[in-house]
Amino acid sequence: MLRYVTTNPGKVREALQYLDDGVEQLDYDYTEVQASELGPIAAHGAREAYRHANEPVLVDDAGLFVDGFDGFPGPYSSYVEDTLGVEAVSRLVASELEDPRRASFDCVLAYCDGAGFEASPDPVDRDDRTAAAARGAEQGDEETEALPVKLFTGTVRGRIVAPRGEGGFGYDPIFEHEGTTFAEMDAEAKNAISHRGRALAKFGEWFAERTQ
Ligand SMILES: O=c1nc[nH]c2c1ncn2[C@H]1C[C@H](O)[C@@H](COP(=O)(O)OP(=O)(O)OP(=O)(O)O)O1
Repeated sequence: MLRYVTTNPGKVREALQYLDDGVEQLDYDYTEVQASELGPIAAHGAREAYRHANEPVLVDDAGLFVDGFDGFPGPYSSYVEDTLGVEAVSRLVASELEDPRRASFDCVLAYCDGAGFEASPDPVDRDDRTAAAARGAEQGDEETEALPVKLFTGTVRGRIVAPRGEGGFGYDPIFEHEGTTFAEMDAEAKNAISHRGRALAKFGEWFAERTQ
């Protein structure tokens, strides 16, 4: 049984469209190491979640990266959603940046099942200091650190706008792609173009071959 590791029901709804049978949510809050990119966070999370579950796991780490803010809130998107809130992010972007207020949604899926496969190279953080901190967090368990992890990434470009739409979750109401916000799309339309949908499609292809 593959476990989709997240505490976020919005992510699960989208993932289940791709990974129907034999997937169940594992509501496990893995340690999010501090890093300026999603890769190291997801890889660390997948190793930790696999150790916890003892079953194949898929960790989903995602974030909103605003071009004009040098990628903020990025890996801190969840924290910023909980503290500032998405409407305040939209207002902040509108007051500080000229139109078009370009941004990306990025998603990194990290798969770990404890077995050997051609793993992705360990993700390196641009900022050595935070990479060192990430390594530090893993220290003391070399076996966990050595577990192979496979990464799948997806990204989508868009613009930050005033909130529109009722669907989706998180930053969906303020992220517009080709004239429509993610919150104005149904899950299927969003999956067809979203960061998560693209990463899930890549994972699904690889996983189907692996389990044939
Ligand atoms: O498609 C999306 N549509 C809207 N917002 C999104 C999306 N994808 C990620 N996001 C936001 C939600 C959260 O503020 C942050 C992810 O944070 P992230 O740490 O990956 O997930 P989380 O804390 O919600 O749950 P968990 O870590 O248990 O999977 O970016």
